[in-house]
Amino acid sequence: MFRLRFTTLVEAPLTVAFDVARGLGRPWRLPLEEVVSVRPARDVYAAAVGRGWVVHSRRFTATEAGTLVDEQVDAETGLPGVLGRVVERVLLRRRITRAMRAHLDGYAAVAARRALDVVQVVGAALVDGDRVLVAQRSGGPYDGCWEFPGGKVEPGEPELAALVRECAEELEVAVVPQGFLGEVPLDGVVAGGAPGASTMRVWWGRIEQGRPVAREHAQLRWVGAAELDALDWIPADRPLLPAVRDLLARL
Ligand SMILES: Nc1nc2c([nH]c(=O)n2[C@H]2C[C@H](O)[C@@H](COP(=O)(O)OP(=O)(O)OP(=O)(O)O)O2)c(=O)[nH]1
Repeated sequence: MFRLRFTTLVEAPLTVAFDVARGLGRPWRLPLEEVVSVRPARDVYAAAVGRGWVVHSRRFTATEAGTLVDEQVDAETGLPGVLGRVVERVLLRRRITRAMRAHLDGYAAVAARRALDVVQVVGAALVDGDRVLVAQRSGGPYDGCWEFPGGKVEPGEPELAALVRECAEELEVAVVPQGFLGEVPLDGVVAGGAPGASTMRVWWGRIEQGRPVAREHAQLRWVGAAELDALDWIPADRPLLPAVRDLLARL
């Protein structure tokens, strides 16, 4: 048995990185069967070849710079002794590595292009001491739900510029982003795109100037880690709460 690992950083949200990877398929002709697929976090494909087998697994992780795609190919020739080792070293390892490298460059470029067509949402977890600012939506499908201030990134706008702009528009404050907290898929339609195509990326930040005013929300609240769970959040936001709690405990 041998194992090969490849990592690629893709300038695309999780959902786009995942969907493009699946759309392109695998970089070799041998068809693999899907074993498990958890959009947009991971998938595993496998095939049996004579007495050997191959398993290809991918993990998609949100990072500050984009989606990190971590791929692993495990394979077993099923051939005995020296013959098995020669086939493994001379044929399979080299061929798979070459095919993967060629495939991953093209994949990263396609995903980055496709990302330009998907409207992204950016959210701010604004922190003061051991509390974070939460905002209650007013109107629309999530009326009354709590969320992170923020909104849609305009075409061509850098993500953090959108974060600063949205906080100025919605809260009348100047904020300074401090660090990336996480990314979650949004189920619904964002800006007329395909359902589930967009994600929200949340950064934590501090208010540099001004006191937050609810210009677009029903109300704003500063809450501590222990109060986060009890709020009626937009469901998509809940997976981000552990990261917010960790942050508040760290500061
Ligand atoms: N701001 C924000 N939006 C969220 C959160 N969670 C979540 O699912 N969303 C969704 C709701 C909306 O479909 C989308 C954000 O759109 P928005 O309407 O707030 O964006 P915007 O400020 O640019 O709005 P608009 O002026 O274009 O109406 O993301 C969250 O925590 N904060």
